[in-house]
Amino acid sequence: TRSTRPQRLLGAVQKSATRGDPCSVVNAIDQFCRHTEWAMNVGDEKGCILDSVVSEVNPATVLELGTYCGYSTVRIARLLPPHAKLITLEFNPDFAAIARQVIAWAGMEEKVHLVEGASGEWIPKIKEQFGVKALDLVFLDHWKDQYLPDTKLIEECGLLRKGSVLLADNVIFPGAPQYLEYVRSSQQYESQYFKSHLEYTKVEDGLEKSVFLG
Ligand SMILES: O=C(NCCCCCn1ccc2cnccc21)c1cc(-c2ccc(F)cc2)cc(O)c1O
Ligand SMILES: [Mg+2]
Repeated sequence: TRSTRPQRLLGAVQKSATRGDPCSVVNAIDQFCRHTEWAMNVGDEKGCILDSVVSEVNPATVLELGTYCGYSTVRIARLLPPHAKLITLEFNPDFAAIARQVIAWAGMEEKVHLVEGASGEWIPKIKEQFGVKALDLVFLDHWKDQYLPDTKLIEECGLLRKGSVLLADNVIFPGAPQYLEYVRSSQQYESQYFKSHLEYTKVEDGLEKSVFLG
């Protein structure tokens, strides 16, 4: 039977990237998605904005909602200090299986906990399961209509501290209008829009960075 897009993306990584070299994994995926087959990774242009936010926050604990094939997981993990922890949540077991292999190829397994399940079920478990006191950075890249309810759940679970940063992908395309309205109007957040483009295209998209004020 025909392979899936994530399987073909993994093949491109195994063919073109060097084991243990996360930058080569990121570059192999970008090359594949730009020249062979589009896929919904955050991509190189928005990825540079992601890199700058990760470097600025220098997080000890990161939560990523939406692993897909692990592109942004590797992108973030490669910038984390040795004992930092990235918890990434993926709903689709087929995507999770590919992401585990991409993360392993990049040599990032030590820094990454990939959890298979739904955000609504898992966010309340993070503190006890992972001994997490607070999340320094949350990267939202899952179902766009889940960004707002999950942000409220993260708040209710006491997972944010003064200075915690939420970074949301696709706030323009596919779009997360209710989420944008919330973080931009709330007194509890200082929000900033980073204009960019939908991965590997000329379509406008961007990332919204929101600092929790406590
Ligand atoms: O849909 C997107 N991502 C979400 C995929 C599903 C996430 C499911 N999921 C994962 C963890 C998790 C935990 N709990 C519940 C559900 C959960 C997405 C789409 C596009 C896109 C697509 C077509 C097009 F023509 C243009 C753009 C571009 C992006 O960058 C995207 O991110
Ligand atoms: Mg996205």
